Amino acid sequence: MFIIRTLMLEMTPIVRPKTCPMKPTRGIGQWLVAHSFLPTPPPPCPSAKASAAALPYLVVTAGAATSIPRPPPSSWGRASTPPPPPFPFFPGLRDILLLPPPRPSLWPLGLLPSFELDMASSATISSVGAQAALVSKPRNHGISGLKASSSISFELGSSFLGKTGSLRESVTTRVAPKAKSAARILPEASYKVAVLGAAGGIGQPLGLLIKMSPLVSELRLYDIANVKGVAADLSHCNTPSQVMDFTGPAELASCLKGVDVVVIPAGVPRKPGMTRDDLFNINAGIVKSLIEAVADNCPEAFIHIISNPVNSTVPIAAEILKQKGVYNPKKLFGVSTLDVVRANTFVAQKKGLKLIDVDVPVVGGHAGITILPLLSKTRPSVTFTDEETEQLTKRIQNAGTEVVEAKAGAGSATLSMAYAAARFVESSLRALAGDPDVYECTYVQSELTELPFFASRVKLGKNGVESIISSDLEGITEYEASALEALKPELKASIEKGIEFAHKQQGAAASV
Ligand SMILES: NC(=O)c1ccc[n+]([C@@H]2O[C@H](COP(=O)([O-])OP(=O)(O)OC[C@H]3O[C@@H](n4cnc5c(N)ncnc54)[C@H](O)[C@@H]3O)[C@@H](O)[C@H]2O)c1
Ligand SMILES: O=C(O)C[C@H](O)C(=O)O
Repeated sequence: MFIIRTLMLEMTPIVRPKTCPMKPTRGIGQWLVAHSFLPTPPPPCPSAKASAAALPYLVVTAGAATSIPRPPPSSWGRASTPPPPPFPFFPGLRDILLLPPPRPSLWPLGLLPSFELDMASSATISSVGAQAALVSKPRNHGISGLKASSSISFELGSSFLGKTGSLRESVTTRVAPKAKSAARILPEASYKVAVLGAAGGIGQPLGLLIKMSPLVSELRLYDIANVKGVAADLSHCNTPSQVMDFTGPAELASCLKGVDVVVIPAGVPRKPGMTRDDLFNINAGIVKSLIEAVADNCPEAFIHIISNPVNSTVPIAAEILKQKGVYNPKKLFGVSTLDVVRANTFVAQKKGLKLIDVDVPVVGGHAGITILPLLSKTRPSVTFTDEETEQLTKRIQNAGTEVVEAKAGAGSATLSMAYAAARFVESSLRALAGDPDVYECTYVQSELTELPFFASRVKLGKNGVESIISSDLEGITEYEASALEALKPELKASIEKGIEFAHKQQGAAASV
């Protein structure tokens, strides 16, 4: 195996005859890894000159139409073919172009860079090789967090999928040696991911989403109960990873040995009327015992902590790892991705923006007023009235409570949390795979403020946090600056509470 940093890929020649029902349109394109859904690449349209063997695995959707036709094996592209069922994750999209295989990190969770498909709107595509031009304009940040604008670009002149086209990838990609000459990227599923608390409300959908990643070779599911059924169920999905189940503390060490990423959603969720801090007494102990096992069995792994109160559970984990002599602050993360996901959604809704375009950094912590969306740093640049700022900030800060109340005693956010956690896992795996521009907001040990832990955008690399992005805190508005000052006492208290808990536990253990 070897790693290459830059690929120039020949576009696979695809020909779409007039009978193909799909017309390219002007709009946002999105990369989907079709092979997650399609065991074999779809065959060409009936009169296509491209051979089926040359057909790639990547589907690009363009335009805002009504459904993605799922290419059935024998009749894809025929006008007479009734529309097949839509892809599960992307109802609302129709036009499909086929391009060469993707970078492994591009998988269908919306964790994908976006780009403009800007093609001659009047072109009738009878042959993709001749009549249309497609220009991809990379955006500087997709839903996957900040992406360097140079990370994906391709520009084609007279042919958008003709032989003259090329796709330049500036991502590190694992390729099989034999694939090099064919310029075909074969995503390698080589990472082991463990989910602790895998039978829970977050754990189950998170397991499913991780099971869909083409980067994962082993998905290890651990819980104190009920995990066997979850694993049996997930194991039937025909995606690359092997699913393994582990029940109870006696099997925890085997679960953790050799894993690259450990995700921890174990613990109790809120009920209406509770704060996240009200979960401290139960969840602190759960996180402590799980982190002890992580320290003993996979101290090199990236550790993603979801269990609340994150503002305290991350400092607890740091102290336990220190006590075990294996603390690496670059690899311990409080998962605050859901705050970013929510901020992006609410801002897009409020300002009528396309969801995939919006990126709002959220800093501070993960509870109430410690969640500070920096709306002034929203990309694309957008202005807010004072009233909008106030309303959006409050909604983002209270979004967890909004879900807790709507669930009326049946728990807190699970599905959106699983989505957010899967995004963070995918970003971590991309970073581990050598993708040079992976950015996420996360709650980490930090020197950005006087607080020892602080959520902000960070650059992720093979060794974890490569750098903490300080520019988001520069030039913030007066409103944001005063909200930043206001959150510090609460965040400080939560951090100290976590540290004190870990020290007391250590003291208690020493005195036994
Ligand atoms: N960081 C965030 O943004 C965020 C978002 C949503 C929820 N959460 C938190 O995530 C946690 C889990 O939420 P949920 O809705 O999945 O709860 P849940 O009760 O549905 O699931 C929790 C799971 O953890 C398991 N568990 C309990 N003790 C364990 C232990 N010692 N080892 C392994 N597993 C254990 C339980 O058996 C259960 O399956 C809560 O603390 C919640 O507050 C955080
Ligand atoms: O609100 C909660 O208790 C769960 C989680 O922290 C969330 O933000 O949804």
